[in-house]
This record gives sequence, C-alpha cells and structure tokens, in this order.
Amino acid sequence: MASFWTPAAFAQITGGRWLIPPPALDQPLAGVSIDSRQLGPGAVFVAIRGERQDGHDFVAHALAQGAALAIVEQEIPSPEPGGALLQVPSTIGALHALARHYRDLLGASGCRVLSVSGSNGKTTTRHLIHHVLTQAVWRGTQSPRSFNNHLGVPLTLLAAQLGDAFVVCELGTNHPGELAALAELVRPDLAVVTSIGEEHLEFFGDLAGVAREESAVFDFVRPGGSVVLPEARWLPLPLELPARPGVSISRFDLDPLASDLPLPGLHNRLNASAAALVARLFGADDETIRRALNCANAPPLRSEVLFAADPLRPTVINDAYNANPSSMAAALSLLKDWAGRRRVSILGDMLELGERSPTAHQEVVAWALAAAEHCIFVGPCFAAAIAQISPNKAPGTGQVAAYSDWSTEVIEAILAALTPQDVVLLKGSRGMGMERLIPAIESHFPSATNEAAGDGLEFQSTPGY
Ligand SMILES: CC(=O)N[C@H]1[C@@H](OP(=O)(O)OP(=O)(O)OC[C@H]2O[C@@H](n3ccc(=O)[nH]c3=O)[C@H](O)[C@@H]2O)O[C@H](CO)[C@@H](O)[C@@H]1O[C@H](C)C(=O)N[C@@H](C)C(=O)N[C@H](CCC(=O)N[C@@H](CCC[C@@H](N)C(=O)O)C(=O)O)C(=O)O
Ligand SMILES: Nc1ncnc2c1ncn2[C@@H]1O[C@H](COP(=O)(O)OP(=O)(O)OP(=O)(O)O)[C@@H](O)[C@H]1O
Ligand SMILES: C[C@@H](N)C(=O)N[C@H](C)C(=O)O
Repeated sequence: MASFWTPAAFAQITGGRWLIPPPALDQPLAGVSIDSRQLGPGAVFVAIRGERQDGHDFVAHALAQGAALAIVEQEIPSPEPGGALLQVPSTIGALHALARHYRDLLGASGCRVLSVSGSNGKTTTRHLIHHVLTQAVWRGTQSPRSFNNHLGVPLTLLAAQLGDAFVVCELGTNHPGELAALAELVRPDLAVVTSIGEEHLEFFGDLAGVAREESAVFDFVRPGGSVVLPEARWLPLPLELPARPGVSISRFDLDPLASDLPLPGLHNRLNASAAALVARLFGADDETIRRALNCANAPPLRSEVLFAADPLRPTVINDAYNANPSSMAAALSLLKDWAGRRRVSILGDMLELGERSPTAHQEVVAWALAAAEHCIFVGPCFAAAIAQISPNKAPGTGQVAAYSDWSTEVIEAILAALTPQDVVLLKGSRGMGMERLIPAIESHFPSATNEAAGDGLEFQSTPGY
C-alpha cells in the first residue's frame, strides 16, 4: 500500500471512486478536517451531513481554502478547478475506516493509544494525562475540547503524528452501544475509566445501565494492555471486568502526589490521581509527576476558579460545562468545603435524566440547601422541585430563589443577590448556558485590577466550549 498520507491510500482504504482524480496519486496530504472553516493547505475535507448543515455545501469553500481533496457521498456541482473529489457510500464510514487504519500505523510506529471514558471527569483527566506526560518527556496528542463522539474520536486519532509517544482519546456515550463502537476504533493500549455515576439516564435507565455501557471498553483493550480504574470505594457499584489474559488492571486512589493540585475539589484530586497512575505506568518518576500536577490548570468551564484575587468581585467557581446528579454532588461538596465566605449556589437544570429527573432535581435541591447559605435555581425542573419543598424554604425567603427560565430580569435579580464577599458555584447542563452569568458579573462588579479583568478575558477567549 502507498504511504498513508496520499490520495492513493485514501482511495484504497475507503474503497472510494474518483469523481475527479487529483493531479498526482502520491502527493502528500496534510491532515483530515470536517470543517471548511478550519483546514490548512493540503488537508482532506470530509463532507458530513450535520444536524443543521450539510458539509457537501462547503466542499467548494474547503477546496478554495487549499484542501487537496474532498471525500463526498454525492457529486458536487461546479467544484473548484483542480479540486479532487473521492466518492464513498458513507463519509462517516470513510472517516472511521481511515482512523481504524491509522490507529494500526500509530501502534506499529510505537505510539501508545490511550482511551479515557467514564461518567464524569473525562475531559479533565484526559487533559491532566496529556499535561503530565508532556511535562515529563513524551510527545503526544490529545482530543481537542470534548471531541469524544463518532466524529471527534476518529478526528483525534487522525490528528496524532507518527512519531508521537502517545495519543489520548476521550470516549463519550449517551446511548447504549456507542462506547463499544468507539472503543473498537481506538483499541486502547491503556484504558482509563474515570468514574461511574448517574448520567444520561434517559437512555441508560439506571446506574447498572451506565456501568454496563462503561464496561464495554474493557473488551477492546489490546493484549498486553492495561486498564486503569478507581478503587472500589469510589465506585457506586462494582464494574464487571471480563477475564482478559495479558491485560493488567491497576486501580487509583487519592494519590499524595496530587495533594497540592491547583484545581479545587476531591473529584479533581481523583482525576489527577488517575493521571499520576498513567504517568507511572509510562515510567515517569514521582517528582516529575508531582511537579507537573502542581502546575496543572482546569479546562474551561470545569471547576475554573475566577476572580479569586479580586476584592471587588465574588469568587466564581465556573463549573458550567455540564451537570448530572453525580457531578452536582461533586461540585456542591467542593462549595460546602469553601470556608469563611457566604456560599451561593446558582444551579441550572440537569438534562437527559429521563424518568429520574424529578427526584434527581429534588435531591440536588436538598444537597444545595445543605451546602450553601443562598441557593438560586434556574430552569423548569428545579422550579418544579422547589415548589415541592416546605414553605420556610420557599422562594422569596432570601435563602432560596427559583426561576423557570432565563430573562434579563432574572439575570438582574441574581446579580442583585450577590456581593463581592461571596463564593459562587455556577453549574447546570450545557443547554442551560450558565456561563452567561460571567460577563454579567464582570459588568456588574467592576474589576479592582487589570490582572483580575484578565480572568474574564481568558474565559471569553475559549468560545468553543
Ligand atoms: C459535525 C460537527 O462537528 N458539527 C459541529 C458544528 O456544527 P455546525 O452547526 O457548524 O454544523 P453541522 O454539524 O450542522 O454541519 C455539518 C458539517 O458542515 C461543516 N461546515 C459547516 C459550516 C461551514 O462553513 N463549513 C463546514 O465545513 C461542519 O463542520 C460539519 O462537518 O459546530 C458546532 C458548534 O461549534 C458543534 O457543536 C458541532 O459539533 C458536533 C455536535 C459534533 O458532534 N462534533 C464532534 C467533532 C465532537 O466530538 N464534538 C464534541 C462534543 C461531543 C458530545 O457532545 N459528546 C457527548 C457524548 C456523545 C454523544 C453522541 N450520541 C453524539 O453526540 O453523537 C457527551 O455527552 O460528551 C465537542 O464539540 O466538544
Ligand atoms: N471524577 C469526577 N467525579 C465526579 N464529578 C466530576 C469528576 N470530574 C469532574 N467532575 C464534574 O464533571 C464536570 C465535567 O467535567 P469533565 O468535562 O472533565 O467531564 P466529562 O466526563 O468530560 O464531561 P462530558 O461527558 O460532558 O464531556 C466538572 O465540571 C465537575 O463538576
Ligand atoms: C455536553 C454533553 N457532553 C453533556 O454532558 N450533556 C449533559 C446532558 C449536560 O449538558 O449536562
């Protein structure tokens, strides 16, 4: 077979046929992209039909941006002169075939392929693993943002470089069977499971359903590979590990090397402990791991502490990326342990919980009331849960406020309830967009220093999350 990064190999691996062949079948290709807005010269553009748009409408744009060829399912009217088109029955199938093939090449070149799955903490743990390994000596690639689905995982594999020592891929799921399909693509040498908790119950049903789904990755670990799991005391139920001769199992517990981690919360110390164990399995020494963890940071919107040095603004724990009962418990326990300040929780609805949703929202209300002096809830599920609780804790008492939706008035009422002395937890599902309060807080509470103003700008500079 021709070298992987050539049109000839892409045609052979995908089984595609040339609608318009390239000038040379052996010209070097430079990466794969599904977004015409984000590709460089020599890249391969794969046209995907998305929820809102059809990538086939952007083939001409991709070729004009310098793509060497486009993989498509249908003919493209008047494509860019000189642009090559490879037709396949399914562009997502082609993306997977390329990633599967490339994964083998990576393995053969000595690159170790890692997976990070689990209910909560995947992005943080994946980020910490990449941070610690690269701070040690190893060159590697990691999933961008939360690229953890049927598109993000193959794109991550294809972004790794031959010559990398590792690629760490985040694997996500919200329907039974998705994890097995991703794990089959990745076939990890080292599979990390971060946690098991109540997530996406709309489709998994209950914790046992979550555990079944998350266990699927074990079947795909390569012979000679390793599985990294939390100690049993951190799991709400046992995970069934199939007997896999030659696959070793290592468990992580709170690691003293993570005791000075700059990220707040017990959950982050556990995520860092998983990263420390992975680094040990790579052969890193304790001092290197400790030093790396001591200078780690949080991915945006995950337990990010904002404005802590600014006396004119409340300290904000920006945990607005997502929410489910287990991650709410982790975040509220972090808030509860924040001593010496008035604690304010601002929580948005948890989505995709199915029939468990009403009781789960009621439970989180009870935890929030135990963790914070002032509790604010946004969204119809929390509003319904608050309506069930006793009158002395009802909205309007000053301790609790509930709003069924966002509006300008709601944002103003929330801002009026805050003081610069507070520590504020912001958390809710992605669809609730709790982070909208950050620019509002920045405008409402002028910054004491230019440095503190920088906190907000840093947040604004990461819109992809
Ligand atoms: C396909 C894609 O990447 N879309 C992203 C894009 O959306 P947009 O509205 O622009 O386009 P469409 O998807 O409708 O467009 C179709 C294609 O057209 C391309 N295109 C568009 C305009 C243009 O000018 N040029 C173009 O080439 C476009 O690139 C498409 O290829 O932008 C949105 C905003 O940034 C993104 O949200 C959207 O991303 C989608 C959702 C996606 O799946 N992206 C993956 C790369 C990914 O991994 N994203 C992760 C989040 C993954 C996630 O939610 N994971 C779940 C678990 C798995 C659930 C599973 N059931 C599933 O979703 O399939 C979890 O719980 O963690 C990320 O972005 O971090
Ligand atoms: N180990 C953990 N246990 C419980 N909750 C956690 C853990 N790690 C992180 N969290 C919570 O989950 C939130 C999301 O973290 P992160 O993005 O790392 O998880 P994720 O699994 O990648 O999420 P997603 O599946 O949406 O991509 C954090 O903001 C925090 O509240
Ligand atoms: C954003 C996606 N990864 C996720 O976690 N979804 C749940 C439902 C959430 O946003 O809380």
